[in-house]
Amino acid sequence: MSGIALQGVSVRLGDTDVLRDVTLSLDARTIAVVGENGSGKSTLARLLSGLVVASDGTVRVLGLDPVRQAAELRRRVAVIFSNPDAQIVMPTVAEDVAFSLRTEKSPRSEKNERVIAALDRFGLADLAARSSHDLSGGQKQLLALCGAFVRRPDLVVADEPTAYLDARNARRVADHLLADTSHRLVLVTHDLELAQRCETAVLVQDGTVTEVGAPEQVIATYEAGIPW
Ligand SMILES: Nc1ncnc2c1ncn2[C@@H]1O[C@H](COP(=O)(O)OP(=O)(O)OP(=O)(O)O)[C@@H](O)[C@H]1O
Repeated sequence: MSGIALQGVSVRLGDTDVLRDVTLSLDARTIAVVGENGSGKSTLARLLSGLVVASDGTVRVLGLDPVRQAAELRRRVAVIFSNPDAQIVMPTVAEDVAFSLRTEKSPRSEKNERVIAALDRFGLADLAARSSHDLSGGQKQLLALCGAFVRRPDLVVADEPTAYLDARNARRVADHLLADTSHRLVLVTHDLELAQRCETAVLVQDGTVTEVGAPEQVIATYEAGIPW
């Protein structure tokens, strides 16, 4: 399965080139994206998820063209954002996870089994009947992960998924994302310790990718450029 290939990609939003001339070929299973505020990391994550479209260049994610094969991309790529409230759509925890399977054609009994297994895996089984909006922030983010993983994605794009979480929940979310070898991961993060746990890192500076490589090397370059 091929990973991510960008050739001369720019993304123009309004009258700004938010990403400029990005060329990347990534085949690692876990990829951290680091860089300063406003450098373009979230835009890169949204590009890979098909949520923004390149104004120039060629994009392939898992070998797919995000524009011409948008439905297939949506089926195979799950997206997780930092704000768990924005990701909850259904009134109860179990219904919210089941909602992620609404477009799948498998039998209802199989879907129910998958929902139960996913709730169990993320420690949410006891909360299945609870109002999803009454969960704590950490529980909500685990619910968002549960909804993403129940679909068995080939790629998870996570944009600062631990930003609002306390240390324990941040660790739980990170462990789930990194430990599951059934999918690839693109992880946008300001947590450089977490970035170190990925196989490869990408440095985004001022709208373009300036370095790709081993996380310790990329982070060293990033930190050397910060005027502390
Ligand atoms: N819809 C938009 N229209 C115009 N400019 C935008 C739009 N969305 C983002 N930008 C600009 O693009 C730049 C990159 O934004 P982006 O959110 O990708 O950065 P980031 O690296 O994820 O930042 P942070 O670390 O603060 O989340 C910023 O200057 C932002 O203001």
